[in-house]
Amino acid sequence: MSKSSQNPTASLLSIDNLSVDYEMKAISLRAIHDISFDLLAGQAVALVGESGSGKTTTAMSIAGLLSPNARVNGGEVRYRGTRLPINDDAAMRPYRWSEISVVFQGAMNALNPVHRIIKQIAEPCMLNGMSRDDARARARELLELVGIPADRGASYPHELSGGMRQRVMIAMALACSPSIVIGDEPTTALDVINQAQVLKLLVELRSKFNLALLLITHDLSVVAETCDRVMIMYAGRIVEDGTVAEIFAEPKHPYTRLLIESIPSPAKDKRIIRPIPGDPPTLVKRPSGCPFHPRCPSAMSICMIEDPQLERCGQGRVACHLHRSLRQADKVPVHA
Ligand SMILES: Nc1ncnc2c1ncn2[C@@H]1O[C@H](COP(=O)(O)OP(=O)(O)OP(=O)(O)O)[C@@H](O)[C@H]1O
Repeated sequence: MSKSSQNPTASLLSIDNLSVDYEMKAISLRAIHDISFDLLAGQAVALVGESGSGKTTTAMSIAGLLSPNARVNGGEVRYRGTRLPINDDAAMRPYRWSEISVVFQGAMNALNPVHRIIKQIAEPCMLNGMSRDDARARARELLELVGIPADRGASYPHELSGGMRQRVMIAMALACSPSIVIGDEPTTALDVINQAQVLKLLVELRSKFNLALLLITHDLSVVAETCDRVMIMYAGRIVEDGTVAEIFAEPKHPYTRLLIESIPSPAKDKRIIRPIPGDPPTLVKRPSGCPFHPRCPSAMSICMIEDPQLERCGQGRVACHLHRSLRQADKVPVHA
């Protein structure tokens, strides 16, 4: 769906019909297809879906951090109306850290084990023109901001707990005062208590600095406390998009409904927690028609033939034949 129907003037980031392929030896595999959405200033949007649905590819496209074998095969990303050179690492540098930054999952892999954390937090500031002393002062300030005493800056990553390391990643992401922070599963590697604390920190920092947050997660349960809007991805496409309230109260796509039903909670009767049957498709073997149809409890014959378009619906969008036919049935007069 073209985003011309949305309000581009209010948008900080516009992703328009973005498609990305991964080049393999003999073939090219489409990882995301025709992705379109806007991120508004200060808004928190979640990208949710099972492993392999294309969340990270979408996010890394925006940050210009795609793997060397990735190819943008259509569409564009605009930041404050300017088309981002997402295929050109050097040309993306003025935007990365100072406008758009990323909190990666698994801080232990993302941090350099042989450098003290103060140096690592100061580095993006220096890359953006700060003197060494100013950058170190800023790094100390950022450590305090994320709840780590500034004198722990002398520590090496392995001397910090997992939760503290993830806070260091957040401090790095905020170093150059970006407008957009992308969190790629920022709490996945943490235990439940640290997960909750790091999410709370992200929520606080978001409102303090009016950050736009793009939160990637496979876990819908973290979304309710953190985000305004949710986009559900399946097999490289957005299949449903709506406000958090709308999606939880009245999911329209059967996949969204099943994702919600599969969230465990202490209050929930275990008998109604149902894992989604089957597996998501691989890039090599994508089913015909709607890629969710082999797992969909409501699949109809058209679902096996035709891939449904993402269409506007209420305040959101949905790509589902069932939903479309229900809406059409609604339009038929009872006594026709
Ligand atoms: N560099 C690459 N080369 C080839 N295929 C890739 C590459 N990176 C990702 N893929 C494939 O692209 C698809 C989308 O991957 P992506 O990481 O974007 O999904 P995801 O939803 O973020 O999954 P996860 O939650 O597991 O990180 C997957 O099938 C993945 O195997």
